[in-house]
Amino acid sequence: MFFDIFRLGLIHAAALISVAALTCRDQIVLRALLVVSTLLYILYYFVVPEVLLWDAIFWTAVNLGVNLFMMSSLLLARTQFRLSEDERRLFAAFGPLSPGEFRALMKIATWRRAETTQILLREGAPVEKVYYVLDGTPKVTKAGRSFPLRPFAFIGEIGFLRKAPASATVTVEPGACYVEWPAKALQALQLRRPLIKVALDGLLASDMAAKMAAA
Ligand SMILES: Nc1ncnc2c1ncn2[C@@H]1O[C@@H]2COP(=O)(O)O[C@H]2[C@H]1O
Repeated sequence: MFFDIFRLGLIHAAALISVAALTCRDQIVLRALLVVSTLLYILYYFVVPEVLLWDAIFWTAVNLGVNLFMMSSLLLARTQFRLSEDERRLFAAFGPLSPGEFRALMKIATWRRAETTQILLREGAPVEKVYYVLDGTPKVTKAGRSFPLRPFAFIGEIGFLRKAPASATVTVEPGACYVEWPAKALQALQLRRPLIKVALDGLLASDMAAKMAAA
């Protein structure tokens, strides 16, 4: 009797768990629930039908394998997150980005420490790179007027967002630490990873708001 109820309940439990999984936002929880549901389906295929449904068992097992693989790479991405001191400061400044998104941004970034005065952008020239200055005081020169900027600021974000030439010339002094991204690679990454675009748009917007507030 109990075994019969258990057998008949299996498919409903499996289906309910997979429906519950679809309501989860967290990928790990969602996938973990799908693993449980898939295991229940496999158990169902073994204990309920009179004839073993090998095709169904095979594809459910494939489903389980792919899900387990994706889950372990997600877990790896969340746990194996070793950062240098400078990367840690940048990650803290890029609050809304997940570790995986931050790593994707770092893959196309180059870290620089200025040894001489560096011109990052020239007024009126195309914005081919976007910068984020961590240490040092960038100097902005616009229509003959110069003013310093606080560190922890993007440089070139206006031209990048508007696809327009640089609105000012920006230099950094020796010792400045900054990160640079080729604008084209950044655009391509945003196309591939829409969530990175959303997070980056938010970062650029709050950076511009901070600059306006300080002006
Ligand atoms: N008034 C301003 N205040 C702060 N930063 C500025 C100002 N004008 C220009 N910049 C920065 O200088 C950069 C020049 O290139 P962009 O116009 O792409 O982006 C600009 C900003 O990053």
